[in-house]
Amino acid sequence: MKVHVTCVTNHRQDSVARMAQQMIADVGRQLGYEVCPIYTKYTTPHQEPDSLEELLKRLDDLGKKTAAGDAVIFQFPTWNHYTVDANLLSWLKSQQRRVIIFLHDYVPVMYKESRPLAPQFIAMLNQAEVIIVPSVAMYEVLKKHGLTVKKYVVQGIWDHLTQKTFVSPTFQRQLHFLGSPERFNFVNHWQSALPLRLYTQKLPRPMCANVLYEGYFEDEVLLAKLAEAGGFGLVWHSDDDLDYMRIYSPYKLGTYLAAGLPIVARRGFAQADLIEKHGLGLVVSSFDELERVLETMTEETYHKMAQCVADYRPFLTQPYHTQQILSQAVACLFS
Ligand SMILES: O=c1ccn([C@@H]2O[C@H](COP(=O)(O)OP(=O)(O)O)[C@@H](O)[C@H]2O)c(=O)[nH]1
Repeated sequence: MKVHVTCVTNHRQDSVARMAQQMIADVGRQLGYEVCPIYTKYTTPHQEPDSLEELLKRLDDLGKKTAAGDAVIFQFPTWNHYTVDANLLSWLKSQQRRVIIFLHDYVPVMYKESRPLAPQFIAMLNQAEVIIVPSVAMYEVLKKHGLTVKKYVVQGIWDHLTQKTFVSPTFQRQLHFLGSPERFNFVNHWQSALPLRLYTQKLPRPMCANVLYEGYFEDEVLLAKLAEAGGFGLVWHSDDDLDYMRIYSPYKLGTYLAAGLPIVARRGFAQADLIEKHGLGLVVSSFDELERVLETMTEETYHKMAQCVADYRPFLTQPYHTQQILSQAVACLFS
């Protein structure tokens, strides 16, 4: 039995799905897995599905790479039209591949307009023997939506692999935010007196006072910039997006920690316990509360947090955690 791991191709350079899938594929390769590229047009779930011809070509690729009895870790979603994923997964199942789904995002909770698609997404996930989920809370939501897969592995935090090391960050009463205001729209209503340094492709319109647009940087430059600037890495969701915040694992959490920055997260966030348990930053309910906490915070308190981040950092800048998740999921096939 061989193990394969799928990986999207053709995504834009700044696609976080591409970065995350590539990282998983690279770690899979280190474990001796074969990487199985999946061509994608980088559509949203609501755009037109592929033609039959395009779909058959993808099935042909999968068919040539994998054989009956092989395990296929399918990184999901591929961000093709969802019917492409549905067809690929049912084909894999019908051809006796042993399917493990690595769930990165659950579209029916991520996007309000996709809520009615829950039955279709659950039907796809039910093709798996094992599912890798970002959190136990996500597994519980999936079960409520009809998931019947019993074997699951919890990912928790995303690794952010890097060889770079940085000097300890300085205490600054400022926040860094990685992400698009279109997706995280609290940025468009920023009223806090705290400076929010924003890293994204498009200049936000309108630009609120205290939002400082930094631009978009490739990974190593970004990590160095964050480390040099000091302050905190922000994980935040708008009030209408809290359901997703409670269950998913944001890629940015690993990015901030890899840069050595302590975190500010909104209470209720899926990884809040981890932040509190390891002293990696602050978990607060509002920006007012944050302002009050920062007003009286001493350099010493900040440096203690930064030291906790430095102690935790090797766990996610090296591939052990991802190796463990992947190996555990494969082992589950035989448990
Ligand atoms: O200038 C930038 C801004 C963002 N990012 C990447 O984009 C991720 C955040 O992406 P997104 O907000 O889509 O995802 P989430 O963190 O919610 O999973 C970060 O972790 C970075 O890896 C980057 O490489 N350069």
